[in-house]
Amino acid sequence: MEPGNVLSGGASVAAVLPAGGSGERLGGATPKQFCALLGRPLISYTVRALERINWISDIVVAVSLENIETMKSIIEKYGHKRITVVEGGMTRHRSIFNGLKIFPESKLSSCPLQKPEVVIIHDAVRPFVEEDTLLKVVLAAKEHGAAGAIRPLVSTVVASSADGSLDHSLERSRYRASEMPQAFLFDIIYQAYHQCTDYDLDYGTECLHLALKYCKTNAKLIEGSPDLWKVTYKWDLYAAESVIKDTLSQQVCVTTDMKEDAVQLGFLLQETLKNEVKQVKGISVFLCKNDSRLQNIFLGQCYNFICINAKKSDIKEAQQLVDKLEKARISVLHPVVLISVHLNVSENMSFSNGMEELAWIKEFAREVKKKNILVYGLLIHYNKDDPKLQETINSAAAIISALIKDRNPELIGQLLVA
Ligand SMILES: Nc1ccn([C@@H]2O[C@H](COP(=O)(O)OP(=O)(O)OP(=O)(O)O)[C@@H](O)[C@H]2O)c(=O)n1
Ligand SMILES: O=C(CO)[C@H](O)[C@H](O)COP(=O)(O)O
Repeated sequence: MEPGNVLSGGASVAAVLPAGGSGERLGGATPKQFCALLGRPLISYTVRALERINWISDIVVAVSLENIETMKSIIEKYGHKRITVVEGGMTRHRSIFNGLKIFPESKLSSCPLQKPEVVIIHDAVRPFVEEDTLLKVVLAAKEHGAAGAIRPLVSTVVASSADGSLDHSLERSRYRASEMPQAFLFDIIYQAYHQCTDYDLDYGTECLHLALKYCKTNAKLIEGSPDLWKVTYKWDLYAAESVIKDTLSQQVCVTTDMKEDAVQLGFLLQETLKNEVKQVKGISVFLCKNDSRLQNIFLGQCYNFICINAKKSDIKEAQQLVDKLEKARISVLHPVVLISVHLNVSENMSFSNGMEELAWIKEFAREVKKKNILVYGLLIHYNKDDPKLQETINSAAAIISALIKDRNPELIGQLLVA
């Protein structure tokens, strides 16, 4: 979407992400913005949330001096675009101010960045911000000079007296928690930061307050969604990882080889999976054909693939899918789950024989793990006349659903039996 389409008059918009903190409340040696969620640093998720919006022209990230190289390697590894890294400050306000100062005041400057009309300020540790919220705060900032997301208070705010006893409490329904993102006309917040005191810069926690105090700008407050919360404590990291896993497990693509049994099983599995996983998008494709359909599935952000093979010893289908996933660069940002389903059609074959034929899965899984693709094997006893067939399919669907929801890298290469 072009800026002009969403913002009347085509306002230019840039973003500053303060990421220079040390994460004391979370504890641990790594600042929380660099902690891994499914193997990828938290800050990369936040950067991606803004970078995918094409009406945001530049994203400035303020990190402490010792983390500048780390940040640059994250940008390189995950292919982030339109990012400028600057040195953060001793406090959040000082980091934000450093980020704002990178935009040149004069158009004649040789700096490749252009001073934007509106600047978004968003904490690097709030990874789930949506385009809709960003647009609302930007439009409100354009109209009112400043705007910020708010949320209802979870707990009542109280003030204590010097001896630690209750002095007074606030009426909870009248107050809101100030969250991020916030947006400002650039000149307003820039002026506010220039005019504010060292005390503000060292102890202040609220950018909207600076705009009010120094530029007489009453910010417009916008109701935000619950997922705007700030990762602060250790359990917030677990919660954030769960949110990501939940999002990634929404869609499944079922691929089959051309054999009749595989196609029939594919259909049954798709139907049953719809009961197991919220919003399963069951799509059956033959890997050797329908390339454009598969491309659309990749574009639709599908991160789970079930590859059904009639033959047990056949690696071809799974390898073909891995090649296509790699070509489409699907697994750069998120681990992809690939479940290689094999049909056991013979009543007489012994269990150990079946296992031997499938020994390749372990080796294959180890190899493609390097590409951030998690391969698991699933053996399904398939006889279309078996009265217990639906029971077997239910069990297969439950295993598939557990694998894609958990995305456990330790279980790759294991062969499960439905
Ligand atoms: N000197 C600082 C301090 C904080 N921040 C950033 O401001 C955001 C919100 O701050 P907070 O959650 O308080 O982060 P920390 O200061 O790292 O956490 P803590 O207060 O627990 O130490 C974070 O993205 C943090 O990296 C910053 O850019 N520069
Ligand atoms: O919510 C916010 C905006 O008002 C800030 O994220 C918050 O104030 C940051 O403060 P701190 O660094 O002290 O956690």
